[in-house]
Amino acid sequence: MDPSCGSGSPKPTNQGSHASQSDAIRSSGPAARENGSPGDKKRKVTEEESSAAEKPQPTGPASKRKRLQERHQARKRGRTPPSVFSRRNRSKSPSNATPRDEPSRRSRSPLPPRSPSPDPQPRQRKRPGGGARAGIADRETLRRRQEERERAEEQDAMRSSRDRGVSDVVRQHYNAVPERGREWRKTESKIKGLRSFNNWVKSTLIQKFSPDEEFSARFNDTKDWAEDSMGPPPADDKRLLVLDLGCGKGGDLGKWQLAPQTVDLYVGLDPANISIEQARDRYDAMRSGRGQRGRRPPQSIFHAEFYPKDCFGEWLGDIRIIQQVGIDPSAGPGGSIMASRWGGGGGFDVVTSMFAVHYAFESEEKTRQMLCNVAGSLKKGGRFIGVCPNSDIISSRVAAFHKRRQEREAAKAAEPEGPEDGEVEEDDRAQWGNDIYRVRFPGATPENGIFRPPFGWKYSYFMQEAVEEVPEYVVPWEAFRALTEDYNLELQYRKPFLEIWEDEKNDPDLGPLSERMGVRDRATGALTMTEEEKEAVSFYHAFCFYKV
Ligand SMILES: C[S@@+](CC[C@H](N)C(=O)[O-])C[C@H]1O[C@@H](n2cnc3c(N)ncnc32)[C@H](O)[C@@H]1O
Repeated sequence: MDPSCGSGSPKPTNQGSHASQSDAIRSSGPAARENGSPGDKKRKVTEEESSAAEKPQPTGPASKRKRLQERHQARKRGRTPPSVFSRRNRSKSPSNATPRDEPSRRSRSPLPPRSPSPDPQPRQRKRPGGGARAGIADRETLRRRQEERERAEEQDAMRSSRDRGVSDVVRQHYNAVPERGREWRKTESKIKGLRSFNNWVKSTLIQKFSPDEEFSARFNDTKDWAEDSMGPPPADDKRLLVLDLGCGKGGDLGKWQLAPQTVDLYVGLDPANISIEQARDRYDAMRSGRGQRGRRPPQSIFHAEFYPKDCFGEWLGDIRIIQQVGIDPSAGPGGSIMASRWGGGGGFDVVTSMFAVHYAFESEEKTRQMLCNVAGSLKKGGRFIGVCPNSDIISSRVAAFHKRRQEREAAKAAEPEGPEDGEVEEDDRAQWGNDIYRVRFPGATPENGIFRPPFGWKYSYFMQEAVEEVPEYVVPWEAFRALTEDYNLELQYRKPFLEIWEDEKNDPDLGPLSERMGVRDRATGALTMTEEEKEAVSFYHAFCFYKV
């Protein structure tokens, strides 16, 4: 774990009840408990993995406006300063200095920044022929070097992952999950309704929260941009730089290809090295059009890089592409006020972590490392989006479990003869679920369902076809939210999965998308999930934080 990260004294917080929650977090040491004790771009949306079987429908400005207004309702933010990496660097910073002149604590690459795009604009050739050949040779050399670099970095990352003791069980589990292919997932899977629904929720988050403020302002009739006399946003697209923590097998690549604001760079990290290889293969297939059922490859696809990495146990600043985009090691408590005033150092527009942040809650140290990586890599105004288990559900299930147990015990104590010989004591470890999913705490849990201190509350999670008894950790929501404040991350949105459905199912874009993805029956309009699948998805919620 990087010592620079999350160090220093915590900033004071003035959040009322949250302050006490923050205090609770800070006073807790790392969990030492075992076993569960403590330009009017048309918006394109389509089904899973951007297979884009059907052309997206033209979108109505009213729905875009609704979504984008929701994003920006909380407050008006300052303009996002440029990253060191993207085209927007050419604009002036708020100080009117070029980014180069700004005081910056960003880690720098020893080499000059390069474009994330694999095919930079060709230079004007003096003579046709020779220059072209030289260009091809140069590209070939560049490509070879890039591959060598990626291999070396991958080996480094794998070595350090091993050395630092990543949760091997989790890594091995995800490495072992077979990649069965899209067709199987859509037809054979017993949980295809649930799979489609989860994918729709992730697409919805990407559609709602990935665009930046300028892009969103184009669909927003408040014309915020007019107030600072900068004029309307330029017609040319500013493209997004996206970092995915726990990208798995690359299942969200297609969703990013269809993000409303075009993606320029996608960096996918995950400690499961086999998953990373599969993600890379998937990206190559998307680029070449392989496995796209006879469809042509997309005319342009973002540049993507994938590395094995424990994103919650390690600092991300040693990955070259992340250095190049920009990552600020001072993010977090005690971080530089100047760095935060000038934009907070990072260069990514969006950090995403889908179904993964619960692995960070093994300890306070890992949770802080995760937040340091997130906040350090985001630029000011950047978005942190994700989905994870909802602690409200876990708390109420655990509290209900203890209530039932106490009632049983009271009834037994009231029996005149006491328990009969051979009567087995009931298991006092909280668990629940159904045929397709199960949550099981291996140790004691708090009777009131409140998890304090908030780290290290291990449970095992099983999901048919997907997750076999993997250890996960409760993410006590209020503690998480309080902690994010130390990292200048402000909560913008949080919703349980089934509420997202209720809110968005009639959206003119997201509604039809749900039909194309097989989430809603076209004839009846009902969800295609069984009651058991619905119960399983209600375990999760989605969130979006802004870097301020
Ligand atoms: C349920 S999968 C989700 C994969 C992908 N985000 C998706 O939504 O399809 C959880 C992922 O979290 C990853 N993960 C576990 N521990 C992690 C860590 N310390 N850093 C980053 N990713 C981690 C796992 O390897 C796995 O790929």
